Amino acid sequence: MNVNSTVSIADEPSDLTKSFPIVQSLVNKAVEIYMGMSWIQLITSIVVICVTYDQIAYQARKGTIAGPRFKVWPIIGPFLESLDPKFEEYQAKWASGPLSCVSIFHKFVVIASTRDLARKILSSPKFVKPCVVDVAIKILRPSNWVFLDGKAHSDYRRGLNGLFNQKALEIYIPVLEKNMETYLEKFLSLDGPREFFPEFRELLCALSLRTFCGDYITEEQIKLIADNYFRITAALELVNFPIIIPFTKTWYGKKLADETMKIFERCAAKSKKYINEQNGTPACVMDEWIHLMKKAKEDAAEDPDAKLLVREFSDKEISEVIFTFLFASQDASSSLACWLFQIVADRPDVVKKVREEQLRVRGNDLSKRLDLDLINQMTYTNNVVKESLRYRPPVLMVPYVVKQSFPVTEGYTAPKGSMIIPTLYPALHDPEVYAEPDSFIPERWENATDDMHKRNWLVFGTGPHMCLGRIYVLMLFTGMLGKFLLHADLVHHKTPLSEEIKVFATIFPKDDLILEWKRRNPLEI
Ligand code: HEM
Repeated sequence: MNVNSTVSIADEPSDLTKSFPIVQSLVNKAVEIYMGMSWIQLITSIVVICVTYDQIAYQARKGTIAGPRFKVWPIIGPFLESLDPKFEEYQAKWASGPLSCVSIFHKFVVIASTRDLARKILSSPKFVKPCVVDVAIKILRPSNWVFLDGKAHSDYRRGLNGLFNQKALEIYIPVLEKNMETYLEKFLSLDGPREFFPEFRELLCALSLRTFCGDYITEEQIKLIADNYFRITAALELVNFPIIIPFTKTWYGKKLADETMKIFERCAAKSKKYINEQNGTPACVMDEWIHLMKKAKEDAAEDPDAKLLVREFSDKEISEVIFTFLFASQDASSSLACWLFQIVADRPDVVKKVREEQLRVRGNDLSKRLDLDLINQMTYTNNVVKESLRYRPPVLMVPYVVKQSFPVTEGYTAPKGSMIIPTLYPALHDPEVYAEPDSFIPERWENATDDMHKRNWLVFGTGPHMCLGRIYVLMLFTGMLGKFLLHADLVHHKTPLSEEIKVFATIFPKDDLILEWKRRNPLEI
């Protein structure tokens, strides 16, 4: 079939072709070739032009950094591999150079694998901002605060900081402890070994939801969200189809996210009633936020500078923010739980030291309830949690997007629009700072240097987007590890996959952690 019947590009010479006869003759030549083509020839030429452009663009953006010489799979790049990411492939990439790259479809991705480059990127808000997958805007909604950047982001975030400082955390501890006890009893009553990956996901979902929404959320609603949450994670994975098609991962993710936010909206309305109308005392994150808003409004009358939080947040806005807390916490906290309990189950020496400390700080009084003061005395238990986060950091990498050409090193400038990914794992396994980085040694934190604590411990990121929940995480897990180890002996049923790392947004043991819980006398060491 010929295509010449539809074309008349060169019939009317434009200003450009009139002024430059050479352009006119080139256009004429191109049209002549085009008109003589069959459909097959036309399609083949378009494909060849696209593939060539894609390869040339890749070479130009790659510059001198490590990465495949050519895009082995034209256009799509390693798209299929990235649908099922492998930890070993990530490691190979990090080892290939301080900066390396891949290109998937039109997206050019730069990976930074040294601690100094990771810190530089995370602390350069002028050049970069967190990268969210295209579908996240639809799932989390465009109005969500996580899409704010620069001053708008830092102003908003200042308003949220008060929800996770020490004073606020003190409020959440009784709620957390009550729920820890419920789950401890459940684990102790289970018959024989079983996979704990799903158990820990449910536990962490329940703890987060009770902390965020208190008693406004029902058991059934918690169960519903916990059962379905993995679909939201799957929908928000880094590589996913950007359009929501019915009955696909993203469609289920959006549907469940909407249902979850509706539940949070109703909780926010109840919390407002309790704090504003009944003058209630805050018992969860929502209460505390509404209480801070109320206080800010009262203070603003005397202090015109008390601008923070004066704005009234609607139930819908509150529900969207709480959803981002759940989204940020659920996978990372479940990952920490899996590794932490797997590791201690295999290390009787660590368990013994934790139990000794637990009895000492409680003065052998088992009726003593958790509070911030008690948790702050659990230095060794806290070091076990810190070491677990270093040894198996839940978040391996944090994707950012380049807002304007970013001179990352003297020799390389990341192009605007590319994705840039600072990696956290290599910094946390840097042998210059952590001797024997692949061994689990909680004692290393007893005489920790600033390099260990600050420069390299990038578990929670750094810079303006550093994790909002970091103090909460350390407090929660220190309290929970101590309590669980006092009352339970953990038996890890090891498999050849126990030490292997599965990547599902965060990281988990590949065999999903097979554990058995046995009741013990807490006063025995
Ligand atoms: C083990 C558990 C957790 C880990 C390892 C973790 C890690 C991280 C990391 C690496 C970031 C990105 C930081 C950056 O871009 O520099 C982050 C951001 C964030 N995290 Fe966490 N996180 C955890 C739990 C939590 C919890 C429990 C909450 C909430 C209550 C939370 C709330 C957030 C929020 C809101 C952000 C975004 C902050 C912003 O953009 O300003 N995280 N987290």
